Amino acid sequence: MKAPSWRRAVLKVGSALIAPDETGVSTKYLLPIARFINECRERGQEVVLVSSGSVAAGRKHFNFEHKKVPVAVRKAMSAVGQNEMMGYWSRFFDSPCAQLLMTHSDLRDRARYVSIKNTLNRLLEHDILPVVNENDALATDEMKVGDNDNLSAMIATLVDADALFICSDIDGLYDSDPNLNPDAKKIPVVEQIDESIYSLAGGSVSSVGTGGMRTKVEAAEKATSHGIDTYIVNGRKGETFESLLQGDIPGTLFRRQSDPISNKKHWLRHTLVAQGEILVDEGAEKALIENGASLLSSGIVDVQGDFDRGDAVLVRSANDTDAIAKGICQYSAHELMHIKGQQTEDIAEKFGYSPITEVIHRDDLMILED
Ligand SMILES: Nc1ncnc2c1ncn2[C@@H]1O[C@H](COP(=O)(O)OP(=O)(O)O)[C@@H](O)[C@H]1O
Ligand SMILES: N[C@@H](CCC(=O)OP(=O)(O)O)C(=O)O
Repeated sequence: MKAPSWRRAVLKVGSALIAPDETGVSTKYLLPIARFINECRERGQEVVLVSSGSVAAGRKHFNFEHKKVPVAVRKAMSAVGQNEMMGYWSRFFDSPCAQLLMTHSDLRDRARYVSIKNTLNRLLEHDILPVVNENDALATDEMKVGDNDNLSAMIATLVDADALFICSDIDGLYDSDPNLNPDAKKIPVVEQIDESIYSLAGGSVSSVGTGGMRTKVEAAEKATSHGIDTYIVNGRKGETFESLLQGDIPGTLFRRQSDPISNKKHWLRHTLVAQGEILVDEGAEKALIENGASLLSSGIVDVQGDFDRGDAVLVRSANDTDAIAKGICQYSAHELMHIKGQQTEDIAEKFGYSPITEVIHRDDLMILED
């Protein structure tokens, strides 16, 4: 089976490839990766690099045991390691590299999201290799994506990539962790990501990795739902890249979904964090799911949480615990408590002004199927 062709890809490199033996950045696995990127670019394909490894690269400057490192020291490790890592990447390419450090709070703000998108597009247009990482030196836990698998999927959707390559220290997704079970079998292709796939994916057993296979499956789900073929491949093996260049599939391919969701809806579903919940009656639930309607105040039964205008909220049936939709709310929680259950005309009369008709406009609403 041949791999689908691609025009623009995001390639994510895990910490175990950057600093495999804890003595700082090593060229061992990075050189074949850089050669692969160069070859793709010569063929006219565009690549955005998401590089982990700042903490692993900076660790040697601090005298700390693994997993017991205080947060402030991890940040300091990442600040020095990021600089060293960029030095290596820059030396591997004849054309320039550009560093982009960001956090989840940058990606969930629509204006900053668009600004990052524009910067990345301009860099690609000018044949400059963007090298992205989370801004670990500054970010607090609330601001973070937390792992670069999910970050790479967010970047892949942001740049409208058609492929995402996650380069790790393992040959792909197995039916159990091969580091714990020697009889584990590799799964070459995943057509659909569901709970059965998640149940196979364990955490990381390495001292430098974050998230293990679970965050890779999460990333694959995000990317494939946006029409991006996602690969988990072994970046420790030179033959991986030869095989990719020949159009073969050396690891696991998660095939893209045929009906990708729009960029804005993807951002809404996967990037924005819901600040509260709106409970709706059966009529509103039916209108949202079956007719693709906007949410109006008349169908609202209750409001939970404390959110402002423009925040993301979950919409839930008053009779069920599962959310049915996520959307951007045009009213604050406080305002909704006053207008819930009322017809738009009655609100106008009561408050003496004409309110926004839709509480959540259908363009800002994403139905959550499962
Ligand atoms: N089902 C599975 N198939 C393959 N690897 C798995 C599985 N479950 C857990 N893993 C673990 O995930 C690890 C890769 O994730 P991680 O250590 O976070 O690497 P990276 O630094 O590349 O992100 C593997 O080395 C393996 O131990
Ligand atoms: N942003 C962190 C890496 C986070 C991460 O997801 O690491 P990894 O699991 O090795 O891809 C760093 O640069 O150290």
